[in-house]
Amino acid sequence: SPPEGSRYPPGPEGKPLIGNLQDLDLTQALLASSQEVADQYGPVMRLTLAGREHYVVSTEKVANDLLRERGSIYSSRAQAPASAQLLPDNLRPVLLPYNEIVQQIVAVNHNLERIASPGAYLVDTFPILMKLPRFLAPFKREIEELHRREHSLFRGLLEDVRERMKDGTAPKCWERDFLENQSEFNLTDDKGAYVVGTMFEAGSGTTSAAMMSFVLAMVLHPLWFRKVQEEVDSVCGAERMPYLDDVRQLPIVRAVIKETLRWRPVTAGGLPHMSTKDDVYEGLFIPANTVIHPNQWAIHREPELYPQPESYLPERWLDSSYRTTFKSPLSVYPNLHNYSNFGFGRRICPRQNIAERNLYLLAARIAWAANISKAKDGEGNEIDPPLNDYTAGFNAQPKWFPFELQVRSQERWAVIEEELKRGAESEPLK
Ligand code: HEM
Repeated sequence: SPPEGSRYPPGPEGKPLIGNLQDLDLTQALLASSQEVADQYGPVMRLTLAGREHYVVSTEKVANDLLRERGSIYSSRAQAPASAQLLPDNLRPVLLPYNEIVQQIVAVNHNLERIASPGAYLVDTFPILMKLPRFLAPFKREIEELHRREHSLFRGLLEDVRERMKDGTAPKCWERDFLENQSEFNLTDDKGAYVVGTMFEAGSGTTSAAMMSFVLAMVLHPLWFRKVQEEVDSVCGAERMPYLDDVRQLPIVRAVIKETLRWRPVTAGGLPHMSTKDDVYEGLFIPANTVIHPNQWAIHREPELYPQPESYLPERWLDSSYRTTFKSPLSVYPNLHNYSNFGFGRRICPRQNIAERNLYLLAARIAWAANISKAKDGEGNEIDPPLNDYTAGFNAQPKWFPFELQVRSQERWAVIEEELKRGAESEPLK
């Protein structure tokens, strides 16, 4: 119980045994309810789920104060049996507690990935179910089969590069880097295969979710898409595609991406950290082993930081009248550094630079190559895509919606084909 002078944060009353299981929309990862949660309970809300403390943090300040400033005790991960133990057989780095192994892994490449949706398996809420024998626990058989598949995928990739290293055809890549320095990293083949293999899980789902939200934003805000096109055209012309070197000169592209991530954060319910020691923060008691959910949906809607939070306003990053968000010079800002979108403290996304560059380049190239607009129905009426019909799970992305995508000219099409050919022939990391 709380030490003298401290108290538990407020939260909804739970039920015996299951606690607040019914209050937390597990599959939606708080997406739908997060703002109401913040309004009703303030910056820290307490839930208990089957005996475990879960605190939902809804302001950037509290998230940074705890997860970054007190990172020494808020950098672990809850060990959900289904997703952390059964599926990866304790090999998946993103789910490991903060300890030596994680530090070794961070040394290899800082890669990792997203985990399965919270609550997808009852055993994650009631770990006691792990004690059931296999024949009574269909979830064990199901997840073990998934583990076999992902293990053989990741090991297959590693072995493929190992073989190609023998005849000197392995390209420069993370697998090769791992194999060349394996003894230094002190990781087994399996661990190395997971470190590298999970990298593309972490990078692909998140990036594609962000890009789908970008397309949605551009369909809904055609004026901004036109501004992006004008900016890209003024820098690159019609003869060549945008490259990374152009990004400095593309503040509108950067602002549109940053606002997309603010408006529709990819990890809307946040990737939870777990505390490892009792703590008191501003009079609130936070026992060891509390799971802290940074509620990014709410964090990105704090009206003091983001006036008119529901509106899609890239100008808040470009116009000096937006005092809480604008920064100059525009050759550097806006950018995605120190942005809560990528998490907090020691577990912050270690590859945010890759993510950032990918997103700018993808947005600039889509705008350079194509026109995006609302789709039309059989009678020629424009179809409005839903504003907020998003998938469940950690990576929030819009569900399928119709839109038009048309190449801007034959000249640009020819450049795309040329780039495609060059890309297929060249080494990706050169
Ligand atoms: C739009 C793109 C991306 C977003 C929004 C994103 C977001 C995040 C977030 C919120 C976390 C959790 C941070 C925390 O616990 O505080 C995270 C962790 C991680 N991300 Fe990213 N990420 C993106 C792209 C990538 C890419 C491209 C890679 C790799 C190539 C990557 C690799 C990782 C890894 C390895 C972790 C786990 C770090 C750890 O647990 O210590 N991410 N990311």
